Amino acid sequence: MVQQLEVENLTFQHDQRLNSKTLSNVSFTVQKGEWLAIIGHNGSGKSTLAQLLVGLLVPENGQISADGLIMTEDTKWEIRRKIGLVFQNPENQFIGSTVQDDVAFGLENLNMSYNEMKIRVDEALEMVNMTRFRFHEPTNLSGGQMQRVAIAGALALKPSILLLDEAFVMLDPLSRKDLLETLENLKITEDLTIISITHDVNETAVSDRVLVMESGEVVNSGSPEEIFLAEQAIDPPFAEQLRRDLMAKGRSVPETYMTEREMLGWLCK
Ligand SMILES: Nc1ncnc2c1ncn2[C@@H]1O[C@H](COP(=O)(O)OP(=O)(O)OP(=O)(O)O)[C@@H](O)[C@H]1O
Repeated sequence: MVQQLEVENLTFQHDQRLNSKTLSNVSFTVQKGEWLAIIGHNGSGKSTLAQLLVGLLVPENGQISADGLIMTEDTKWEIRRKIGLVFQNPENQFIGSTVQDDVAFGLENLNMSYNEMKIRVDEALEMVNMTRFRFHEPTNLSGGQMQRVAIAGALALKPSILLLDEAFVMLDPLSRKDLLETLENLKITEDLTIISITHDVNETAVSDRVLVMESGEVVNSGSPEEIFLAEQAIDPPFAEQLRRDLMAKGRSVPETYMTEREMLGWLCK
């Protein structure tokens, strides 16, 4: 397996007057093509971690490397190009007057030919199913469509990693579900590595591995199944909750954790 991101003993403090660190000795790795979900209560340090990963903040201690490149003042721009960051408010990220201008924006500083740029924009719009909106004004789109365009803008830069910081929080449940399916497909077809910072159980459930943060530390990590079983404070996804409810009612249900697909298959049988 190829190690795409390596975070070692990351320590950071926003406010030097405070005794406790915002992040203490955070370490983890992400493999190529893996989907890592980072969860934790408000204020546990998830967004601070995201800002460190793209070099917007500088750690007090510790090291970040992406594709084997260690983050320093000199390499941070190169690393930032490897990590496509999408935030929660897509409308704050729009610059272009049409969807395609917006997706092309990040490419304009890369000294790329018009043809290459056009190919990248076409591919990125196709990946998020937004080709038919290419001449629309981004601000007239729905929340889900805006977030798709923001993701296309990040994908056009061909990042090694897509980093989503609460990127679905403003979306309605249907748009969330649609976009999650799109990302699940892209992970497979493009071997895309995804890191998603989230409070959403469904987003957590589709990941390969979950990191749980508390007061600036990583306190647990494991498969979604392990984490939903171990962390009682976290509500499990719908299918697993249904399995537990049926079991509590004395129904004969499978004894192991079930994903939505597994539950559907079992119910159909
Ligand atoms: N710019 C800042 N200056 C000072 N303190 C900050 C700053 N940004 C965040 N903090 C503090 O650092 C801690 C971690 O915040 P952070 O936003 O990283 O947590 P989070 O897990 O992303 O929370 P949420 O889920 O609410 O987004 C919090 O106590 C927060 O108040």
